[in-house]
Amino acid sequence: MLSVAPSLDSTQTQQQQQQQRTADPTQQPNSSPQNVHIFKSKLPDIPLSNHLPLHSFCFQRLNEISDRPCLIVGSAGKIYTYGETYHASRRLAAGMSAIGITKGDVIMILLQNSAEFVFSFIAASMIGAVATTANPFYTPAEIFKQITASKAKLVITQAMYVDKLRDSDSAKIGEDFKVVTVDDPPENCLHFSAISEGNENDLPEVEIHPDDAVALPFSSGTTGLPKGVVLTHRSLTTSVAQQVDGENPNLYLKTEDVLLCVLPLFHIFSLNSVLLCALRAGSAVLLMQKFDIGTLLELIQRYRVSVAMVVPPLVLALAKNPMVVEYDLSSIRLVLSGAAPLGKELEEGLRSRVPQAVLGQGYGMTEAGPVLSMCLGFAKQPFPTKSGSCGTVVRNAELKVVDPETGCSLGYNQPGEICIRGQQIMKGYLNDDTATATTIDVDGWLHTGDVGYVDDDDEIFIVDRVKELIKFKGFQVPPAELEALLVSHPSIADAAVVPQKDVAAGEVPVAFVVRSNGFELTEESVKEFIAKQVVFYKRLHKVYFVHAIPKSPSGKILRKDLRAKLENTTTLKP
Ligand SMILES: CC(C)(COP(=O)(O)OP(=O)(O)OC[C@H]1O[C@@H](n2cnc3c(N)ncnc32)[C@H](O)[C@@H]1OP(=O)(O)O)[C@@H](O)C(=O)NCCC(=O)NCCSC(=O)/C=C/c1ccc(O)cc1
Repeated sequence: MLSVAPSLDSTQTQQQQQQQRTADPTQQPNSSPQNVHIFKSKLPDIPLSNHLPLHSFCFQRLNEISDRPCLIVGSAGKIYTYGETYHASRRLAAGMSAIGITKGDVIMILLQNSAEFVFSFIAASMIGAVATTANPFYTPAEIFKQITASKAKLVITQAMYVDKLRDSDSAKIGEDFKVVTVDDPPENCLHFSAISEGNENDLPEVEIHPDDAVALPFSSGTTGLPKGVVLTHRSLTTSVAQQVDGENPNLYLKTEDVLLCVLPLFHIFSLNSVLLCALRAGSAVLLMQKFDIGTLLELIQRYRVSVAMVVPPLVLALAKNPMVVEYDLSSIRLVLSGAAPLGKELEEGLRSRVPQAVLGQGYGMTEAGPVLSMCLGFAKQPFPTKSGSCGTVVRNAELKVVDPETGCSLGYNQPGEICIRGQQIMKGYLNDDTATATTIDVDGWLHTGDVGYVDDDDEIFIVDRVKELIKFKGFQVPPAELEALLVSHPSIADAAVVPQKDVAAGEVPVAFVVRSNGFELTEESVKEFIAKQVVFYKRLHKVYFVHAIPKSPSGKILRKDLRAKLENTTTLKP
């Protein structure tokens, strides 16, 4: 394998990496360019302002919109204008710099949706630092894996999560990283005000290259354990421009729009398609810390939310919950569902609740920057679209569909693995050459592990998955992580984890377990063993005891066989 994975101090350009990949004669493309069927957007390519650092790109129209609402903190009723958001971020950037954060350093944002989350992310960009975002519900072990891999020097969090940051030999508060809390700081931690009141005049001048990293979300990709996904200023400015820029933007957002931000900003869907797109377009963002249907409906009505980015479990709540009819949802003009497939029945259910709104899907993957395709019904001059499609490939990008066995490029209506190429995709996995080279091929195509086809109207339909990943309510559950924990149990000889379909969550993880000779082991004890070590959405929902895990001659778990067993679960006894 070639060494193409970036480290954070790398200043390599994508072009240089590309040259490195193609320099290896063993890494030849599968099909010659003339045989490749490339799908493009129906919208023309546009000039991209992707030479700008992310924060400059997002606040490019600041002078025009300085007094417009930017962040609405739902729980507190507090509103920050664009001017206030920009200057709060600059003061914070100066404060971060004053405590020693410099260009290329990583800060971890371990927060739920809040104004402080937004200020921290933008401030990091302003000083050329990199934000790695994490779910505050992670267990200490999960958080430390990310702190250690990213070498985070600062963690911004809430006091209630600080205990999770105390017990590790790999990194220690005060020695390896500092902790700032947005509320009363426990021992050894600083209060947010210690860095949020910096002097803007002291903000260091940093030269930011478009190929410098700015965000470092973690994702398991198509296989294996979670890895740092290096997203650069160029990746994110390109991705946002592909969505909201141009005379006929694919996702038309107006300054009067209010975007619902209930999906967690620590995942790239909300961070990119809600926050960054809204900032670029000058729209307002309604921040909600936690999903609760009553509060959600009340806030939509109060702030006249016009654009809602959702995942299928939220569509389920909006379509089915009886409380919905008691609220005025007439302000909603657009609903974008993503992160997991949206069934037709659910879509119809939602349509009856918000008949005035355009409903459609987007398709994203953290590594792809993240948006691959988006419903063209959201465009300023919309196109007709079909239910069940996850949109058309975004502009300024190329999409192809390949036969997973042969790698040959396929034409219209032929299902195969979806691949994407463009300046928006990740630079690579942090310090992981092998994983990078198996995900981004020698021609710069990112292989998604999703199987789908493009129909005659250029709409994309996802039909299956060749990757291992399980998606619980749109959250990633990497089977390899649970399998590693299972086999660490003294009474377990072997194990495999696969998805099982579930009405509410889409999919839930279930395990096939081989007991070690002679050991007693119950389903409950296995579930409990895992539950203690992982965040809530990675918990096992079922354990099936078997004599052996089906494997290929090379030792790969035959997941398809296990998934097939689950299709008739009545024959399986836990
Ligand atoms: C809002 C959801 C849909 C439902 O939340 P929930 O009802 O609270 O259910 P959970 O299962 O998440 O929470 C479980 C428990 O945690 C609790 N909880 C929960 N948040 C709290 C709290 N802030 N405080 C305290 N307790 C709490 C919650 O109450 C609950 O407790 P309990 O009732 O006792 O089980 C939540 O699952 C959710 O945010 N899912 C989406 C995850 C997500 O953003 N994934 C994106 C990955 S990236 C990607 O795929 C990109 C795609 C993409 C596609 C298109 C694009 O354009 C761009 C990108």
